Amino acid sequence: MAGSAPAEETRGGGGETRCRLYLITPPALDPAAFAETLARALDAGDVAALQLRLKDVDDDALRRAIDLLRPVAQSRDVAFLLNDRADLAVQTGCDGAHLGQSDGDHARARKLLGPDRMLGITCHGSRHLAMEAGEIGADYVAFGAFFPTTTKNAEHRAEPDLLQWWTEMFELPSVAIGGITAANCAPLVRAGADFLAVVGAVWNHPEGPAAGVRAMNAAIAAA
Ligand SMILES: Cc1ncc(COP(=O)(O)OP(=O)(O)O)c(N)n1
Ligand SMILES: Cc1ncsc1CCOP(=O)(O)O
Ligand SMILES: [Mg+2]
Repeated sequence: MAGSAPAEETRGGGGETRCRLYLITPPALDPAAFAETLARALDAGDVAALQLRLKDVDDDALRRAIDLLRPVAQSRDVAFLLNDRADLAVQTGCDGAHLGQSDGDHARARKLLGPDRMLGITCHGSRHLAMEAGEIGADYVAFGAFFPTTTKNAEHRAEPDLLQWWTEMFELPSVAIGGITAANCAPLVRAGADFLAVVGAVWNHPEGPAAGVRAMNAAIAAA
């Protein structure tokens, strides 16, 4: 997702889709300490994007986290997206924003972000929401949760055949999210997911985040 053309970047020479890892930060972090952890994780293998996802923090704390973490990602050609806040993403030089269905007016966010910043939209398990997201100019649609997760109280579920349908119907990249691990991701890769978004599989990996990135990339390659 580094750069501005995720669709082209994920297409291999033979028209095959190359699935890539999309990391989301842990729900709570100390930005200065986490910058080191993040650098080691991003240096461990291919990561297309990092989403900063911090809930219940004020704008000053968010800005501080962005200032410390954005350069770590961007200096490695990893797109840096902000959860929930298109306005702050623009003000702070993020590469884009990820918005859910309750995170404001998507068309307005699209305008605010302009053509050079990415907009990702949560579509749960819904074809209809995904087509709406495509119509307002989203850069990717996110489907999930595919598996049980303890990271978020995920009220919606999605099945791999949704990814397959989407991939066959549309060029717009899809992101799969929710409880994804190296052990369970193969059906999502085979169904055509362009990106796998993960939290726990990397940050809670028993051998540490770098091992988590390596394990996810190995599983994607083997799928
Ligand atoms: C890549 C990606 N997909 C889905 C989500 C979930 O977004 P949302 O529904 O707005 O829920 P919160 O993340 O805000 O709790 C996501 N963040 N990233
Ligand atoms: C943010 C979000 N949206 C749907 S599931 C989820 C959490 C993903 O985290 P994990 O990869 O640990 O299940
Ligand atoms: Mg949200």
